[in-house]
Amino acid sequence: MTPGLHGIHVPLITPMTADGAIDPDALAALANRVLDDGATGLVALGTTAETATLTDTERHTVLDICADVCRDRAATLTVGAGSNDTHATADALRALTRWPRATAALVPVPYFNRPAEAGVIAHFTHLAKHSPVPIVIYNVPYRTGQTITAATLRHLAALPAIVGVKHAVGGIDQDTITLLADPPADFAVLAGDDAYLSPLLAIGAAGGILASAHLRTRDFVDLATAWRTGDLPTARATGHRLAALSTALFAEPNPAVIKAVLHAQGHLPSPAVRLPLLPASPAALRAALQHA
Ligand SMILES: O=C(O)C1=N[C@H](C(=O)O)C[C@H](O)C1
Repeated sequence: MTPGLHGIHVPLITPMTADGAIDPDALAALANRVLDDGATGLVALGTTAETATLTDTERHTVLDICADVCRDRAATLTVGAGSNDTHATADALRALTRWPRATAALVPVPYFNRPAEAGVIAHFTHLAKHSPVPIVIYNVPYRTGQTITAATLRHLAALPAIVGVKHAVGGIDQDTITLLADPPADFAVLAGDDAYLSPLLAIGAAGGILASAHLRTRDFVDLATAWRTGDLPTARATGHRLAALSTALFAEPNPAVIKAVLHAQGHLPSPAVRLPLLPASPAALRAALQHA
């Protein structure tokens, strides 16, 4: 297994000032705080970072900050990269050589153009051949419009450059059970649906990439430890508590509620998000604060 691809990884939000600029100091503080609280690593430029709305310069700033913090803290750095264009994704992966600290790239299943599963296999096979960093597949059908089977994941897991999957299929379905019943060697299954973290850990996931873990980071870490060590009473109780938190945080499009809670708790100077996202409603913030 690629070192560091276990435990809790936090896909960092991009802090923004009230007038819409990114806030590098707040990002560095947040990155250090979640690592202080036991996270194994950071994910830079995930969906949660509102990456789609960042300029190239802003993306580089975010990466520089996360790479510096991960270097100083000896933490795992996973970098979101990729699109629904295979050759453009290969270029984006090659560009990561500028950040040698990157442990892995998080690459989505190609979205919107909905290739056949053979096309998904061809896409990742091409990337595996050309990427300078190991690849974690981001399997999130509700965002991509593309489901892939356990057989396809198993096929891709056999490629040495494909080291894991961020598994976010909206539940524990038959393919998830089939995959984890006989997990591929040297391949990390990481939970990517916050509310399903606990059941996925229970059936063998190595950890998770979870925006919710900006809050109660220590409890998320304790949850992963409890499942790993077989402390079932702690695992069940903590799992249910954190699932309630995640459900409240995802009541409106991510990361609006997380930013609002971090702001309310004094960890962010502003809860600002960029269009097309809208700020969290007062009701969603109130509900989330009850669990945070
Ligand atoms: O950015 C991420 O990585 C995550 N994004 C997901 C989403 O916004 O749907 C949620 C998950 O917690 C991690």
